[in-house]
Amino acid sequence: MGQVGEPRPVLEVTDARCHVRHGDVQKDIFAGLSLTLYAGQIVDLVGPSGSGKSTLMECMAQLNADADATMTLDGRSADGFTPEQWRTQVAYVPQRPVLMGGTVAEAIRYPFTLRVRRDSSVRVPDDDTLRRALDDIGLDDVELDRSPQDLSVGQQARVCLLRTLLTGPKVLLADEVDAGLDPDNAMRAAHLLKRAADEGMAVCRVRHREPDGMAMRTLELADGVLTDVTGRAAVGVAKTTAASNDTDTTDTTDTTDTTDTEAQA
Ligand SMILES: Nc1ncnc2c1ncn2[C@@H]1O[C@H](COP(=O)(O)OP(=O)(O)OP(=O)(O)O)[C@@H](O)[C@H]1O
Repeated sequence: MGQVGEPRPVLEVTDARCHVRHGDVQKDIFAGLSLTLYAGQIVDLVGPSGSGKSTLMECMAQLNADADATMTLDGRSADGFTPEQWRTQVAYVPQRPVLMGGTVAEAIRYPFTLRVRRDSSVRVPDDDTLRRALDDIGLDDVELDRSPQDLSVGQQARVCLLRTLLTGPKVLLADEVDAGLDPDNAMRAAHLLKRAADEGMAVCRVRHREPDGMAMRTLELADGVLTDVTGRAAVGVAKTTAASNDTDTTDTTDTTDTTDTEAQA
């Protein structure tokens, strides 16, 4: 599905905030952040280590007890979902994922066994589907009956990404899923996400690698401020930080392939 006409907002986040306590001291990781993720778009979230990128993703997936935000999904308030229901649609793939089950096939099918998915219209993938999906992502040497614990970290990361994609969420939050991969396999993972976006998923990636041309927008989180830096390096001039701290832009110009936002973060 290409981008025809106005992009459709899927996840709208306003006033995202996270406060943590270190002993007696309360610290704001971030506060008052706003962003919108659109159907069919990949957005990259970049920024210095420790700036709060993973925490912001956890906040969007309602996974962090110290974080909160006002959110809507396809126009419906998050208040109308249980956290479990929310996470079937706003899925987070963490940096260090865990694969449950005795075999790779069981690990990928595990989410389908959860009570919250019992009424889901998404079908449990059969062996042929799993085989094709694994081959697609460069895991043709990984047998379905292999123990997931025997896989390398990079292989586990790709299996986790696949597992989540097969559940068909509306929003996928991928936290450095290509961090442990060589360039070829990082590109395979990127293509997998691009295909999901082309089919209408809203994808947000935390990345520390060079831009790979897949993202339509790049947001930078630094010093508690979220800034749209799409195309910044491409034009050779750093944009000034948005005073409103609101990155809800609908700029669909695909310039990220030449943008090295990481170098400027
Ligand atoms: N539960 C917590 N208690 C205290 N501090 C926390 C907690 N969770 C996160 N932090 C702090 O919040 C900050 C942001 O962490 P986060 O992992 O979100 O950063 P990041 O931008 O994703 O970093 P990286 O790029 O290295 O993965 C860090 O300083 C971290 O130590």
